[in-house]
Formats: sequence, structure tokens, C-alpha cells
Amino acid sequence: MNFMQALRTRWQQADTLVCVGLDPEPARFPAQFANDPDAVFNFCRAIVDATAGYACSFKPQIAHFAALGAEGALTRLIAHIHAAHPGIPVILDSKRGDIGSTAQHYAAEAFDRYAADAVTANPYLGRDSVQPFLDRADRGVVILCRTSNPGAGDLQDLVIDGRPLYQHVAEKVAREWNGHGNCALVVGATWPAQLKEVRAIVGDVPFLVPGVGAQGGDVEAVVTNAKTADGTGLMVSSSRAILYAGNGQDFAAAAADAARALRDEINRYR
Ligand SMILES: O=C(O)c1cc(=O)[nH]c(=O)n1[C@@H]1O[C@H](COP(=O)(O)O)[C@@H](O)[C@H]1O
Repeated sequence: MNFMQALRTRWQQADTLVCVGLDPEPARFPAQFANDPDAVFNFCRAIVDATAGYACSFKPQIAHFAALGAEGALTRLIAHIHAAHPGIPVILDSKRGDIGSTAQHYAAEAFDRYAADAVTANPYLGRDSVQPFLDRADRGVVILCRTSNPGAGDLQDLVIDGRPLYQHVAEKVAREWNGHGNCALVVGATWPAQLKEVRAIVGDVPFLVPGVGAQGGDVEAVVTNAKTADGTGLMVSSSRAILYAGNGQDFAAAAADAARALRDEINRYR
């Protein structure tokens, strides 16, 4: 099953649009991990196992592993997700973008080294830089469109030919880059008006929507502005608000409660 089929199946069968972000920060781990040499893996695995029932996808963020020299933990974590929770796709959040010959290696990194089902990609260098990802028809390519951060508009809102750059990205991805039907777009939860505009441009192309939870995005506004006609189309991503919901012995149960509460809040507005 390819990424898009897996995602759609998961939306329907598990009735959830929550993407659980895996952004390990050892300084925020519960005390029980203080002397654990494999703390990054063990913490993340506990979160994965506790939240899987509420997840339409998992999204490990590569810098959070690489900065710690924990690439091995990332490899084992993705393997664990595939083995213990088959059918839940993994999006490697690496936001890669480079000339085509180098991008081939980034595609191999995400899909072959880490066995991710999808990857986030930066479109700034143009189509040839994304092509090695697009060519992997069975994998997903989640392209930055209107990001969640405060400075998103510095470049993404610049008006070109009468419309902001992020709308050109949306248009290009939906009409030209999505030949294999394997593209999705990143649109931040912090920008409800832009979510609505991009949805109007791209039809049913799925959105990865980070920015609820720690970044303060409004769940009702996200779902009402960005869902597709069938009440799906979204991976609403939250990392810190789930991972660090508790920091005692019961941290995994607290994470599960946070993921369930987000699922239920999203489902109220679908
Ligand atoms: O591509 C992403 O995942 C992403 C895009 C974006 O526009 N904003 C954004 O916050 N992210 C990522 O989503 C996660 C958000 O984390 P929390 O704010 O803790 O939920 C981080 O891993 C970010 O790198």
C-alpha cells in the first residue's frame, strides 16, 4: 500500500486526523530516563505505543535526533513503528531541498536509510530539487507551502503576478508536481485564512497542519477551514503538547490523554 492509501485507510479505520510529532528533547524527559543510555529511543517508543490508537501518522523531526547523534535511535524507532503499528505511516520531517543530484541522496536518506513513508520537502529550489522525492510514487512528499512560524510571511507572502508566493506553490504542486498523486502540503495551523485559501486552490490534496498545541493554533478554525468535503484531508500535527503533557512516571498515559483529547476536539468539527 502506498503512502496516500495508507493515510486514507488510517483516517477512516481509526477515525483520527492527529499526527503525533516525535521531537525528543532529553532535558524535558521524565527523571526515570536520567541514566538511560538509550533514553531517546525508549522515551519515543513509549510515546508511540501509548498514542498509536489516536494517530493517523507519526512525524519524527530529524534534527531532534541528529543533533544528539541519535540517528540510530531514529532508525530503530521507525522500524518499531512499522513492526508494532503496521498501517500507521511515518513522515520524516527533514525539510530537505537541494540541487537534483544531491536531492537524490536526501530521498535515499528518507526512504531507504530511514524507511519513512513520506518526507517533508522545501520547494524553494524548484521542481528538479523535489523530483527525486516525487519519483518515489509509493512514498509521500509533503511540501512546505505556508509554514506555521511568525516569519512565514517574510518570503511566502511576497506578491508575484498578483498573488502571494505560497499560493503559487499550492497551485504548482496540485497542478504540475502531483502526477503520481503523492504530494501533500504543509500549511500552519496558526494561519486559518491561508488554510482556507489553499484548500480552495488544491482540492483534496492532504495538508500537514503543524501549529496546534505549543504554537497556539485554533483547532476549530483549522478543521472548519481546511477539511475536505468528506471531513478528512488533514494531518493535524502536535509534538510538545503531547510528548511533554506529563513528566512523571505516568508521562506516557498523559501523552495518550493529550492525543485523545486532540482527536476528539478535531472530530467535533469535522
Ligand atoms: O514541517 C513541519 O513539520 C513543520 C512545519 C511548520 O510550518 N511548522 C512546524 O512547526 N513544523 C514542525 O512541526 C513541529 C511542531 O512542534 P510543536 O509546536 O511542538 O507541536 C516541529 O517539529 C516543527 O519542526
